[in-house]
Amino acid sequence: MAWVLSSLKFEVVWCNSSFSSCLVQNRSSSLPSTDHSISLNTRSIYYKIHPLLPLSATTITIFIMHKSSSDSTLGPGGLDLSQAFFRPINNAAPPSPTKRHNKISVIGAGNVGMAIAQTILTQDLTDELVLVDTNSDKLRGEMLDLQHAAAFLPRTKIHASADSSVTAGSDLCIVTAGARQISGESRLNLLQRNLSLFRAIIPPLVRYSPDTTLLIVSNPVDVLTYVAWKLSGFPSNRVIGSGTNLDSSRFRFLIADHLDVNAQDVQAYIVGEHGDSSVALWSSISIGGVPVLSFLENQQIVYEKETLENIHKSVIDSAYEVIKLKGYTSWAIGYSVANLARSFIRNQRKIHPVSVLAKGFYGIDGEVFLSLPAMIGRGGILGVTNVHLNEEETQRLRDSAKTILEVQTQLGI
Ligand SMILES: NC(=O)C1=CN([C@@H]2O[C@H](COP(=O)(O)OP(=O)(O)OC[C@H]3O[C@@H](n4cnc5c(N)ncnc54)[C@H](O)[C@@H]3O)[C@@H](O)[C@H]2O)C=CC1
Ligand SMILES: CC(=O)C(=O)O
Repeated sequence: MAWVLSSLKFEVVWCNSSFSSCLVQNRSSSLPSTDHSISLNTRSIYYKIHPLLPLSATTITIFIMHKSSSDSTLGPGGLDLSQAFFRPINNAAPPSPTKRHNKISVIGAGNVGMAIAQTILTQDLTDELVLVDTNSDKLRGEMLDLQHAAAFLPRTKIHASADSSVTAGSDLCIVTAGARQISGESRLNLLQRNLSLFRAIIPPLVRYSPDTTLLIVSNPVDVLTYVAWKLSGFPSNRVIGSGTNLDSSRFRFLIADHLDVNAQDVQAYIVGEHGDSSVALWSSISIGGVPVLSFLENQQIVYEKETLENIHKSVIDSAYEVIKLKGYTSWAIGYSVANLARSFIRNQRKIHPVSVLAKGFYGIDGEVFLSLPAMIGRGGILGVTNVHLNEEETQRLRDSAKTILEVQTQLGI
């Protein structure tokens, strides 16, 4: 498989105000058949310009090292088969500059990163999917394995590299890299190991994609979301932790199972820490629009508080149980994070319990990230829902904030 250095001349036709996305017109007579950044279907292409390129010039030259992931794309003597196979349409107009080209990067191609990547692919959420990991062999293996499913998936350009420059121009960077719990270990225990990784991971992501939104998954997710916020210097709406989106799905599953209804008809939130101090919001649970606790009380149906506590305890124990049985959790977090990515990329304005900067909400006054039901769209966190918490829930939420803050103060960030 040969590496080829090509120089391509492009004329800049249009750029957005931050120069993170530009429409450029190809001026070369032939294009290489594959590369890592350029779509080759037409002679006018979108190219996410590297922030360091000389953008003042109206003509730019891009040097690219390109190689084919399969040997068959280059014809004899470097003939561009894709150009030969299709006859170009006369006077074709370039694509509309208002059309968006989405790029999502997943940092960490372990169990969690790959579950997220494959769910994103099957749900057709992005034009480009980038994987980054320090384990180059595993990374290339994972990339090829996904690329080989191309005939069964929506078309997505998949790249992988140990070098984070491959993430340049990402709309969303999902960070899953890091140590995971062994059986019985708490998430907070992972902090020191994952903190040093974050110091290496976050600054290059920010440098290569200054307009990106960071979605943190690595544990302990609330503290590491705070760390990512501090290291990135981003506004807090562009730093999100996957938080209790997963716990809330586990909660909804258990309630739905208990009552034999569809989990999608159960509206129920777990808030606070993604971990042992999480808080179940029983007072606002509804099923098919019926508020559960007030319905039971109005009908004078007796329920035991212990039953509710046991369901919440099962939510907290879920990860420990799965880790004890299979060593790690992956599928549910994969769907959970892909669901968040969909709300972001497709500007769904959907409400998810995710880790946000909680200062000022429910009497929390420290700089702490924890989960609250929040609206997610293209601008990241668009707002926090004004859910009513009863006194006990409010107190538990403040206690959860205190638990996270105590860990955070040891960081010295
Ligand atoms: N927030 C949540 O709800 C959940 C969070 N997690 C967390 O996700 C993290 C990953 O878990 P798994 O995927 O099971 O672990 P894993 O061990 O399978 O994968 C971690 C990957 O990170 C890579 N990595 C290490 N340093 C890196 C660096 N500097 N740059 C890029 N990649 C690097 C490793 O090579 C490895 O492939 C853990 O912290 C785990 O606790 C897991 C499940 C749910
Ligand atoms: C590992 C983890 O955080 C979870 O599955 O909830």
